[in-house]
Amino acid sequence: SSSSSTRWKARQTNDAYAREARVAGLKSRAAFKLLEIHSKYRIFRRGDTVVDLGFAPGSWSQVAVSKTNPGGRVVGIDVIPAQPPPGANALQGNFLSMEMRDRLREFVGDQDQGRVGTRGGILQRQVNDSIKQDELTGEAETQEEQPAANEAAVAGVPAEDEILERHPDHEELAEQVSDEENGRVVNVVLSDMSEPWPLLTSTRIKSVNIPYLRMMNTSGMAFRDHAGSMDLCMAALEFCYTTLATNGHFLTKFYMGAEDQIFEKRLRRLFHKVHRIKPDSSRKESKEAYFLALRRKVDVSREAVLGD
Ligand SMILES: C[S@@+](CC[C@H](N)C(=O)[O-])C[C@H]1O[C@@H](n2cnc3c(N)ncnc32)[C@H](O)[C@@H]1O
Repeated sequence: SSSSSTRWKARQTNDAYAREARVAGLKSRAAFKLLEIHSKYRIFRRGDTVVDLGFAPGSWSQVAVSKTNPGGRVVGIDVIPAQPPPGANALQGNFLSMEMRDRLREFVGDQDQGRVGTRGGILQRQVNDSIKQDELTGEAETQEEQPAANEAAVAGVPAEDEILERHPDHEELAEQVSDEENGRVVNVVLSDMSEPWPLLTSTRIKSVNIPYLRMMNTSGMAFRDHAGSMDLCMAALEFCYTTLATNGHFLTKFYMGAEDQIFEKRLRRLFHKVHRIKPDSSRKESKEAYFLALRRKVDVSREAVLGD
């Protein structure tokens, strides 16, 4: 049928993205979604602090490192154990737990923690007492030995040479002070989190798993994906409310469904501009899309953004 041939073509396009990702030295084709979005909206600047929620296997972090260095820092979190790419740091845990979010807030709250390739090329990294060394799987140590690795974090991804150094004016300096005093130290929050599919790891009972997996790919599971994704989005928005600096940005994946407009309204209260994005590199047939929320406002109450 024509729809199956459309699907076939879409898959071919996606395969081309996968090939291109391998050629560019990126960990997965997911990177192209982010590169596409960045080339249009310029979400990263040098020196930015970026938090990458659900970072594994790490291609978004790779892009973030390449776009924010020198002087930037990238901190990822994932529920599965995964090594962050060079120049990035990682915590392992479930972001839905408030305790984990607090740990992450604490980590980014210390401006020197996890930062590599500062302007003088000096590494500054201190591990806070409350976060044990073994929970940080960051590659900062390797960076210290090989400072040149910063520039080459993502082979094939052009450096951000065209972006000029910024000189903040008085108003911006005042904003910066107020942001830092209030723990708003993150410039960009990324979330590519999606609900893990629980039975994927068990291959024991094939007769149960195969129909189950088939069902996962039908619209019958769309509600489950959507509801789970709204929970993840809300947790990410709560994190944005407490940690994003004035004019910071938030990019989040979501699965389309009944509640996404309510979530979009919350975003509109906290950010000046909100876009709904379906990147070319995302599978056409999926219900997956992204919200890009630009320029965080500060004079908004927590209740207005996160309340019922
Ligand atoms: C689509 S992948 C992310 C791909 C990544 N952006 C990249 O470019 O490599 C989604 C990730 O979100 C993680 N994840 C899902 N729910 C999570 C949660 N509650 N807390 C932390 N990580 C979560 C999954 O373990 C998975 O690794």
